[in-house]
Amino acid sequence: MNKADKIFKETMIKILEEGTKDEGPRPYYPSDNAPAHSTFITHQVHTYDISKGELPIITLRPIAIKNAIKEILWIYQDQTSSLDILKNKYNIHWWDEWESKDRPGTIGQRYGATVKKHNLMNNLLDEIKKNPYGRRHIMNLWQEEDFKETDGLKPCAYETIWTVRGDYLDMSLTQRSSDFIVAGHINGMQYVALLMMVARHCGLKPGKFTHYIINLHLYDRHEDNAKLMIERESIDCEPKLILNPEKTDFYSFTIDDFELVGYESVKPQLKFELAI
Ligand SMILES: Nc1nc(=O)c2c([nH]1)NC[C@@H]1CN(c3ccc(C(=O)N[C@@H](CCC(=O)O)C(=O)O)cc3)CN21
Ligand SMILES: O=c1ccn([C@H]2C[C@H](O)[C@@H](COP(=O)(O)O)O2)c(=O)[nH]1
Repeated sequence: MNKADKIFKETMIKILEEGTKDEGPRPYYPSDNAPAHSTFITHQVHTYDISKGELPIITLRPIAIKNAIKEILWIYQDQTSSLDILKNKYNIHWWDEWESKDRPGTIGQRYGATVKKHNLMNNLLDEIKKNPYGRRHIMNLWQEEDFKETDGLKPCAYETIWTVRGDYLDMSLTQRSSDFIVAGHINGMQYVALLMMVARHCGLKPGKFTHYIINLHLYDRHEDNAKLMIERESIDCEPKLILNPEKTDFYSFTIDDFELVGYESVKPQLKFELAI
């Protein structure tokens, strides 16, 4: 069984058997305004060695890889939180429910807007090139002053730490909150794509990717899908994410420079009512 499928099944079993149920949750289900309760486990660590062909992608249902990577380009290349750009340039609609009231047409002073305001991406690229063995290569979207500027969902995947190890670039992602069955592998794969782009820009190879998840949860209306996915048989395949070898500049990569080959997934796709 592929590593991600094994981790996924073990994680879901752990939640169902030993998870803690929350009380008074913030999110709700839009269909009937009922509170969206979840069961969670804490401090989960998943490491994938990208240089050995490991990837955080499951075969137990299709994962929207292209949209996942487009979202990361929106945040770190476009450096904007504009929903119009997300929709018109990338045809992604999954952030629409989180439009800011203070700054309509955006998700507020968050994510890409934070990257731009603090020049996080350029600083990171410059610092890795200038001082590869520095131990301070951190990109942090958790900026309290930005939270005061506007309303908006606070970033979930909020911090990356980058380490050069010989020819390799390792990266860890800290995520405070993960709707793992919906977005766990969208988040994992999009940050692997970011690692590949940064590594290429800096003349390095992608090494290890570690995903630290502080609160990993399963919403109550997704429990049947979780049980179904535990029962599904994993497909034996070796997916590879390929980045166009001819490009090196971080800002030159587009979605067409990524190709996922050898990926197969169990159908049919499952539907999830999203907790807003
Ligand atoms: N409850 C919740 N879960 C999330 O994953 C999430 C939020 N809220 N709020 C903000 C963003 C929006 N994200 C989302 C929202 C929807 C999908 C989604 O609908 N995924 C579908 C299909 C995607 C597609 O085909 O493009 C899926 O099956 O994974 C994914 C990520 C991630 N984030
Ligand atoms: O990239 C993302 C963005 C959001 N999520 C999920 C995690 C939670 O279920 C909600 C956010 O709710 P909070 O109450 O702010 O934790 O969105 C995700 O998994 N990945």
